Amino acid sequence: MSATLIDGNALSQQLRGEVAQRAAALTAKGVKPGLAVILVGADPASQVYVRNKVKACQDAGLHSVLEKYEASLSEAELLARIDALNKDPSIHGILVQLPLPKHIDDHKVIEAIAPAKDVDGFHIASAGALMVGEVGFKACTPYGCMKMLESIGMKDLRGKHAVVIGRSNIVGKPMAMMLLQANATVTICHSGTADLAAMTRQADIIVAAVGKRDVLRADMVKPGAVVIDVGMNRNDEGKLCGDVDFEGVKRVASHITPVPGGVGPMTITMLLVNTLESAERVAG
Ligand SMILES: Nc1nc2c(c(=O)[nH]1)N[C@@H](CN(C=O)c1ccc(C(=O)N[C@@H](CCC(=O)O)C(=O)O)cc1)CN2
Repeated sequence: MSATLIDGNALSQQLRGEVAQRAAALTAKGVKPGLAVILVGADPASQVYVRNKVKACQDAGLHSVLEKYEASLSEAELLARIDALNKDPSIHGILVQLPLPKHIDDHKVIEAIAPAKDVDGFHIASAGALMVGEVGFKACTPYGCMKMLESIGMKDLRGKHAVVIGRSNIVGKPMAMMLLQANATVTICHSGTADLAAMTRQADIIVAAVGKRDVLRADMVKPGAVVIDVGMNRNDEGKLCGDVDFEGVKRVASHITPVPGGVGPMTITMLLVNTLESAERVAG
């Protein structure tokens, strides 16, 4: 038996269509949702991601501005740009592409974004809102994972055990919080976990978000579990792959997300959703 694929491209297409309809309705009322994307430096992967974000905005009828700066941009100059965008009424979302050059403190930069425009959901205010279940922006990658679970009928996760592998501030921790809010019983595993396989074998849902190939293999998965792969790595042939041994795990899991074509496109889709919702909040 082989697991059913959760297709991030197909789900994105559907959700982006819904965003486009809502954006058109809002634009007709005089508020065109606007996203500012800031790229500092010339990291090739980041260049692709920001291009894709701007294109996705255009396709969905959102206004977007791409600001590209040399890697030598100072932290003070970047903070000044964010301050100006915070005050710009045509911009409802501000995104600073990560990673930033080493001389810039990304924590300081994220905290400079007005929480009302923090469509990446990385600000402490957004993380805090998620923690206590208040209105705020959800980090796009885990938000996309939740939508993928929803797409296979897993919205209320009462009685389910979810294991998240990875504890980053932008994926692992918010992922665990979103699963908890959907009523799952949640375990977070990380480099200090004594027996990862013992944990994952108990899971109904496994989210792998470490950034290391083959972190999850078939013998670590309970038959019928749902596996979400957030990883983005290159194999020995230079081919894109996730954190999961896809060929092995797909024989055991009931559902699995591919890389590419899984969580990646959903990250961009949820950015559009957050930007639209930011504009809708402004319009009232
Ligand atoms: N400010 C942010 N920076 C970063 C984020 C983020 O959410 N906000 N996440 C990642 C990169 N990222 C978005 O920015 C991202 C990564 C991958 C994809 C994607 O669609 N991947 C494709 C494959 C693309 C390829 O061929 O290289 C896929 O999985 O199908 C989208 C967004 C770090 N920085």
